[in-house]
Amino acid sequence: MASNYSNWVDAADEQEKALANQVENIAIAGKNGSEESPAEAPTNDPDDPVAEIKTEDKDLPASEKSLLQKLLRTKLVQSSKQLEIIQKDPTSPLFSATSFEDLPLRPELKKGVYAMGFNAPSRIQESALPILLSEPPQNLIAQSQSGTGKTAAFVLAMLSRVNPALNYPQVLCLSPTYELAIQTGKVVEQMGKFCPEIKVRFAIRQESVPQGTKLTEHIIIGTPGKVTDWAFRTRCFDLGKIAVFCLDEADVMIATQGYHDQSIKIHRSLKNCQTMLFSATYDIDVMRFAEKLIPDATVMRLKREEESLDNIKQYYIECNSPEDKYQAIATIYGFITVGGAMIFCQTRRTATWLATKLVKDGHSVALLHGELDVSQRIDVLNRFRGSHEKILITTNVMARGIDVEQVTLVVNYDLPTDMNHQADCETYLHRIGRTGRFGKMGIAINLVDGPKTMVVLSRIRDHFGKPIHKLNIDDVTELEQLES
Ligand SMILES: Nc1ncnc2c1ncn2[C@@H]1O[C@H](COP(=O)(O)OP(=O)(O)OP(=O)(O)O)[C@@H](O)[C@H]1O
Repeated sequence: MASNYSNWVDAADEQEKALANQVENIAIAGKNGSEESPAEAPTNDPDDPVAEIKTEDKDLPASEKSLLQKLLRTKLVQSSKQLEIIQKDPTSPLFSATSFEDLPLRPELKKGVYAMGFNAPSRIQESALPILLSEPPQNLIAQSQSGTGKTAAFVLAMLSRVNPALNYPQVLCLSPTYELAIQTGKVVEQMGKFCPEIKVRFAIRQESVPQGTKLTEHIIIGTPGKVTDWAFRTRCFDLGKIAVFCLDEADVMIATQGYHDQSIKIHRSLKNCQTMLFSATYDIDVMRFAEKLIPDATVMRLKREEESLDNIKQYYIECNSPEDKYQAIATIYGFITVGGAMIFCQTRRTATWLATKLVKDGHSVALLHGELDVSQRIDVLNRFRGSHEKILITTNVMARGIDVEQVTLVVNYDLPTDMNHQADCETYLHRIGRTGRFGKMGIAINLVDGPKTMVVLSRIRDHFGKPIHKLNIDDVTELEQLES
C-alpha cells in the first residue's frame, strides 16, 4: 500500500485554508431541550461509573479520597478481555453477533483487519458492511456513536470496491479537515497492508498536481476545496469514473456553507456511483437534506438517547471567575498522570491565551488551531499522539473524528455554542467523543462560569438525557493540598 504523503507541505492554498478554518466555527443550530432538571450528584449505585472506578482502583492510598483525583489516576483503558466482554453485550454499540469471517470481505482485507488487532466487528461494521458490499451497490446514510469504528467500516468498503487493474481514481472520500483526511489515509494504509497494489492520493491543502497530469491512484482522500479544485479546474481525475463516494462527518459537510456547496457540486457530477454518508450526529434538518440528496439510501439512525455513550462520564465544575477557570485547568493538569487530555476553547484567541499562560506557569502543553500552518499542525498532533505533550489545547478544528488512543479526558474550557450563543449539542458530542474510544472509559469535564453557561450545559444535558455530575471545586483545592 503506497500512500502519497510527499510534497504536501509545498505551496499554500488560501482557498482551502479559508474553508478548513471554517470548521473551527462550525455552527449547527442547537435544538431546544426539554425542561431543565437539577444536575445529579455521583451516587454509590454499583452501576454508577464512579463507584465502579472506586472499587477497581485498589492502588490509591485511602487518604486520596477526591473524586477528580481518582478519576484521573485510574487507568481508563480496557484490556482485550474486557473488550471481548463488551462486544458480547447486546446493549453495547460495539456488540456484534458475527465475526469478520461472516462478512463478505476479501481474504487480504481480513488479514489487514486482524493485523490491526481487531477481533470482532462493531455493530456499525457488522450492519453497514453487508449493505455497502452488496451487488448492485447500495447507498447508505449511517449514524453510529463516536469511536465505534465508522472509519474502519467505510475504509473496508472503499478498499473492497477498488479494481487495482484500472489505474485511475475510483473511490473518493471527503473529510472536513486535513488532519482527518490524513488519519483516514493511515487507516486505509493499515487495512490495505496486504493489497499493496492499491494506491492512495491525498487531495489536501498544499498538495499540488501539475496541469495536464492524470492521477493514477485508485483512492482519493481529501478536503472539499482541494478535491473541487482538482476535479473542476486541474481536471486531473474524472468524477464520472468514481464508483464510490464517501462523505465522512457528513452532517458538518452538509451544514457548513462552503463545504456544502463543494460537496453537492461534486456529488452532482458523479455517475452510477455508490454514495455513503457517515457521522455520529445528524441534526433533523441535515438528515432531511441527506435523504433528499440520496433518496434511495438505506438509513441507519440512532435514537437520541443512544447517541451519547455511557462509557464517557460527564462532569461540570462551577467557576466564579476567569481566574477560577484557569485555576481549575492548572489543577487538573497536576493530576494527568495517565493518558492525555484535550481542552476545547471556543476561539483561537482563548486557546492561544490559555496555552501561553499555562506554558508561562511552567506547564507543558500543546496548542493546535486553524491559524497554524500545515507543518505546525501535523507536528503538534504527532507530538500529542506520541505523548510528548499530554495536554492539547485546541478549538473545534479537532472536535471531530480525531482518534488518539490515550485521550482519557476532554475538558470544555468553553462550552460549544452556535452563532446565536445557543448550545451546540452536536459539537459537544463530537468533542467529548475524543475520549472513550471503542469501549474505553473516558471523562468529560465542563467548566461553567455563570448562569448563561449553566443554561447551555442544561440544554446539552436535556438534549441527550444523560446526567452531568457536579465536581466540587473544593475537592480540587483539597487535591492540590494533598498533592503538594
Ligand atoms: N472492530 C474493531 N475492533 C477493535 N478496535 C476497533 C474496531 N474498529 C475500530 N476500532 C478502533 O476503534 C477506534 C475508533 O474507531 P474509529 O476512529 O473508526 O471510530 P469512528 O466511529 O469513526 O469515530 P468518530 O465518530 O470519532 O469519527 C480506532 O482506534 C480503531 O482502530
